[in-house]
Amino acid sequence: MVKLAPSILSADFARLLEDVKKVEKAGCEYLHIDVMDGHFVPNITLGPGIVKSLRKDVNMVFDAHLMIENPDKYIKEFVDAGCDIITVHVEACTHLHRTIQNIKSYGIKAGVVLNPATSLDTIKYVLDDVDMVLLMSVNPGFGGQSYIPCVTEKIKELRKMIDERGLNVEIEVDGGVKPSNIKEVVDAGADVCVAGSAIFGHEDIDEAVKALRENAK
Ligand SMILES: O=C(CO)[C@@H](O)[C@H](O)COP(=O)(O)O
Ligand SMILES: [Co+2]
Repeated sequence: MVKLAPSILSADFARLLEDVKKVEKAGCEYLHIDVMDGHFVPNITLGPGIVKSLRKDVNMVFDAHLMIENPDKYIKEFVDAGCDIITVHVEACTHLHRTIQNIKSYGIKAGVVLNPATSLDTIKYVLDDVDMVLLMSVNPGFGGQSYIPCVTEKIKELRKMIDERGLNVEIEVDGGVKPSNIKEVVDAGADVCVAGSAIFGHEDIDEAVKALRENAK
């Protein structure tokens, strides 16, 4: 069964814990935490302080998606805040292998993220070292954008690369995932689907999660 990772970018920040408790109660496995610095992407969101506060009351897997320049500078802070998985953009890392080792040195899971236009060739030599590959299906920076259709083929290619090497690497897909396209994403090979507006954009979060789960089958 596909894992769901609600993106808190689309939650009500004034009622953040309340919203997060709703997705936890609805059975969502990961909490997707979009960290933006206003440099790597044209938007600013949240830092480790908020993650640390949520950690006290939430038992989901904390999946931090760092959309920041120079991520090495902040990895320890996000680890100390309680993240279970940290993913970094290949486009933001000059020494990608070193950054992956840095994350793993804290005993948590490490992942790499690829923008829609970034080739899978860029992760050929680090695939054996990561726990997750996050494929962006929108250009990063904002929630509520439309899924870019050519990413489906990219998911299939990545699934093939992982299976051919016999690796235990999760594929996460992020951006524009809705009940109308989640089956296409899962059938292509995704293990984890991020959903921001498709979950937090709804009055009834239980119903929104149910719709994603039912349409994924
Ligand atoms: O990382 C990002 C955007 O940069 C995502 O995690 C979005 O926040 C997902 O939101 P939806 O596209 O599902 O509304
Ligand atoms: Co994200």
